[in-house]
Amino acid sequence: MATVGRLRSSNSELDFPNIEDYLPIGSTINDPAGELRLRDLIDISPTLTEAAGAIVDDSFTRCFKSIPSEPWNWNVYLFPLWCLGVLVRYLILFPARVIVLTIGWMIFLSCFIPVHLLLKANDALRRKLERLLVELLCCFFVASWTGVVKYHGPRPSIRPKQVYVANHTSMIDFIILQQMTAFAVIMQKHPGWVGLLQSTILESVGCIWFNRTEAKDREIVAKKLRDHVLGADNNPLLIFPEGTCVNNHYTVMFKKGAFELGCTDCPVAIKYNKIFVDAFWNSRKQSFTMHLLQLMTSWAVVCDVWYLEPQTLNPGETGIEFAERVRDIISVRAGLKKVPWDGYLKYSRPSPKHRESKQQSFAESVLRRLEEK
Ligand SMILES: CCCCCCCCCCCCCCCC(=O)SCCNC(=O)CCNC(=O)[C@H](O)C(C)(C)COP(=O)(O)OP(=O)(O)OC[C@H]1O[C@@H](n2cnc3c(N)ncnc32)[C@H](O)[C@@H]1OP(=O)(O)O
Ligand SMILES: O=P(O)(O)OC[C@H](O)CO
Repeated sequence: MATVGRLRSSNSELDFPNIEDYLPIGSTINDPAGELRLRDLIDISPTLTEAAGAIVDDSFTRCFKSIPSEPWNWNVYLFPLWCLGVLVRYLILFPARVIVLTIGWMIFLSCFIPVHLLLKANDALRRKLERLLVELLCCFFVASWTGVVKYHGPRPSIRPKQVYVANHTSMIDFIILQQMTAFAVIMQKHPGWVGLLQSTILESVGCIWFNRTEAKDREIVAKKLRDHVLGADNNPLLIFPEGTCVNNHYTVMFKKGAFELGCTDCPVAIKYNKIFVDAFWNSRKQSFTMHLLQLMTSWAVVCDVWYLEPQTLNPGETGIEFAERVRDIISVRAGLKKVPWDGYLKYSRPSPKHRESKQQSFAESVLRRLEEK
């Protein structure tokens, strides 16, 4: 058996040994087979298996794919019925819904602007009225897609040191929850009309927006969260700890931020029924405006919302374990499959930490085999 050569002095600029440094003196990695050589010891099959697994069963990508429903208009009498439905949805329902939404905006703006400008001296009353107006506007939005929302469990109330956490499928989750309670929501900043609403109306109900790909922004948000939960009169905080929209078949990793605030976490499970339309917002394929138009031209948006039993950190439990326990509760209630991925990976290359841990485990397996031989 070939003896493993003593580690030669490192030749890399970074002072890490190269694989060649483990070879017997005078041999190279390309030496022909015969005697047992280093390359015989490097079994890459686990790595290959993992790579092939990622291609065959990529559970990360599957979380963010719209899953089309079965077509039902495939025969001679169903097809005309479907055509009739298209005409009704686009020519009757859609214009009626545009009118409803326009009326909603008119009522909202004609009340919100005076309340915001004229009640500066009476902060408590102004905040209360603004809260009610935002809830009202959200009711108009829900009506504009004929939302059929069933709420289960006790309605959220304003209590200090409480955080609501929900699974996330579309920005309409925000509207559906907001029509019952004006939450202060942690949100990604958007461009266009959504961004304008975020920095005006939504900021006035305590919503906190940031850019999730900026570490500095995340740091500031983490501090704002801690301050917010201490304020007794602040609107209840709502966080979508997945940090991105998932297709309502899976839940991805819950970021620990919401679970390290020393608060009670109130889980909210949201499950959409895809009978008329898929409510998943695939932001890579569609703008939010197009998403809303799609909902407004469907028959209805049907969904269930469960306000579940509040949870507190168990003795000895870490933030990550707490996050995982709450994710379990939500996933079970909404019938969603848990996958371990970090949703932010949608927007970034794998972190150096993740890459290095993979390199480390591969290097360790090689060294283990070298020592066994
Ligand atoms: C008026 C009506 C009009 C209506 C009509 C218009 C609609 C108007 C639009 C509204 C819009 C609403 C929709 C809002 C919905 C969003 O916008 S969702 C997107 C934004 N929200 C979020 O991202 C919330 C989730 N994120 C968090 O909770 C983050 O923790 C915070 C709070 C941002 C803080 O971030 P942070 O300080 O970086 O800390 P954290 O993320 O916990 O991570 C630290 C480290 O721990 C690791 N880590 C975290 N958790 C875990 C874990 N569980 N296991 C292992 N490692 C972990 C992280 O990976 C990270 O590692 P490194 O990357 O440093 O290596
Ligand atoms: O699905 P994403 O990652 O584009 O996230 C959408 C919003 O920013 C969160 O609601």
